[in-house]
Formats: sequence, C-alpha cells, structure tokens
Amino acid sequence: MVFHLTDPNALTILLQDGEVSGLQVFKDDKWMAVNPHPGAFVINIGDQLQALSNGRCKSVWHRAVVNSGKDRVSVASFLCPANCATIIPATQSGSSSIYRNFTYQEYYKKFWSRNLDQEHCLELFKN
Ligand SMILES: O=C(O)CCC(=O)C(=O)O
Ligand SMILES: [Fe+2]
Repeated sequence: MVFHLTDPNALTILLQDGEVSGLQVFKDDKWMAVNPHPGAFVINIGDQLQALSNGRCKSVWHRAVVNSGKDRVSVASFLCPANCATIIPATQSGSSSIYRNFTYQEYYKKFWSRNLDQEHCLELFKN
C-alpha cells in the first residue's frame, strides 16, 4: 500500500536519491513524478505555510513509490513551528481568512488522529 499525504509541518527539504525516482505529486488530477536531480534539493510546502499564506501557497498531496528492484534513499528535513506557536493566516486588506487560528500542537494531533485517507487536514480548520 502506498500512502499519500501532505506534510503537516511548514516546509520540508528533501535530498532525494540521485538515481532512483519514486516521489510523486498530485497535480491536475494525476500523479506526476518529481524526477531526482543529483545535488538538488526538493523544497516542499507544508500545511502550515498554506495556512500562514491563507491558501496562496499550496501544500500538495504527495507519495513515495518504491520498487522491488532498487533501494531508494531520501533524506528529509522538516521545518516545524514550535508546538505552542499560534498559526494566524496573513490576509490582504479587505480579505478574510480561510482558516481559523490554531496552535501547531492542535494541528499536529488532529493530523495524525484523523482518518488519513480522508480530505486535506486543513479542510478541518476552515472558518
Ligand atoms: O521519500 C520521499 O522522497 C518523500 C518523503 C516525504 O514526503 C516525507 O517524509 O514527508
Ligand atoms: Fe512528505
């Protein structure tokens, strides 16, 4: 089984295997490969940046597909807010926030306690 998730944190820096592909993002209703570029990082926007930017930055569904022939290594570094940090969407004057204020701790608990094959976790934090 292959899980697909968004990243619950703010930003993820990935150093993918230089040769074996596997990372895919869900874009335009289909899964698309993020092919590895040796020496390059993949920067993935997480749910907290989507919330902080009031939906302007997108935290996309992604998954890692493995194969039985070749090992694949991916090194991930997660940038996370402090547990007690309050996430407050930044709005332009006149526009309202899509998401309510929440703490990262509250979000993180909800992220892992909900049914993982359901909707984007941020849907549960909408105003
Ligand atoms: O295996 C990968 O390249 C992606 C890993 C990933 O998305 C994650 O750890 O959040
Ligand atoms: Fe991820």
